[in-house]
Amino acid sequence: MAAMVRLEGLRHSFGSGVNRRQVLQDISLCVDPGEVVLLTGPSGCGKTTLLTLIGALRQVQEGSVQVFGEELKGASRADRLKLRRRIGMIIQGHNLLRCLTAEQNVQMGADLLQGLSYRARRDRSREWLRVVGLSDHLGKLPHDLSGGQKQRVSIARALAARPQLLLADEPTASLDSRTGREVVELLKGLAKDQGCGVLMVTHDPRILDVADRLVQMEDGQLSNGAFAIE
Ligand SMILES: Nc1ncnc2c1ncn2[C@@H]1O[C@H](COP(=O)(O)OP(=O)(O)OP(=O)(O)O)[C@@H](O)[C@H]1O
Repeated sequence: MAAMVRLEGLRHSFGSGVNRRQVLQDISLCVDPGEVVLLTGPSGCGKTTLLTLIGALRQVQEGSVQVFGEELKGASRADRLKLRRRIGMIIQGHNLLRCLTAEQNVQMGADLLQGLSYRARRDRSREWLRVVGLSDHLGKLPHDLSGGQKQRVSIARALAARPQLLLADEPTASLDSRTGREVVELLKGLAKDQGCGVLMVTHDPRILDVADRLVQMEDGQLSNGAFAIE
């Protein structure tokens, strides 16, 4: 089975000259189709940087990042854009468009699907908003939603695009424990039913049991403590 994500000898730094700081050092990691991998580690150790590199949001500086078998190092902007259409990202700060309603934000995800009518894409958006418990908030702007509700809109938007790979940065951060549990069960279902690979950064000890594999990061390195959940 080909890995969805394959990282080898990945390094990344920010800044230049005396201000240059290496934040990822020699990272190697695979995520298989249908696998849920949880990435934990102290604040500032490089988890978000790693997710954004896999999500083709940053240029790879050193080492290899393969997603769906395609090498991202040296990939053109157009190729990275094409790849991003197959990747769902739930990022911190929600990244919702402020002038669009919850429904319209989710529809942006559904719009990435080819061959669906407007009505089918709208129904799909509404269905995902229902799944995340926001049926009563379709017409609200992000400004009128709580942090947890915005998080759920962002999750619905990522899932509406039927991603083959899902990268989630602290998806349960602003959710109560019940909603947080529902959301991770949803992501796990996506992995198991659709063979989607899921890589999730989390500090939330309540959700560690959904992982097929836990990976720990410290100071830009994956520790040998990466282990499989029985
Ligand atoms: N654009 C940037 N320019 C300079 N330094 C950056 C940039 N982005 C991140 N960093 C630094 O890189 C290091 C790793 O940051 P990153 O956000 O990847 O960590 P993290 O493990 O996700 O942290 P947290 O759990 O707090 O979100 C931090 O020291 C951060 O300050």
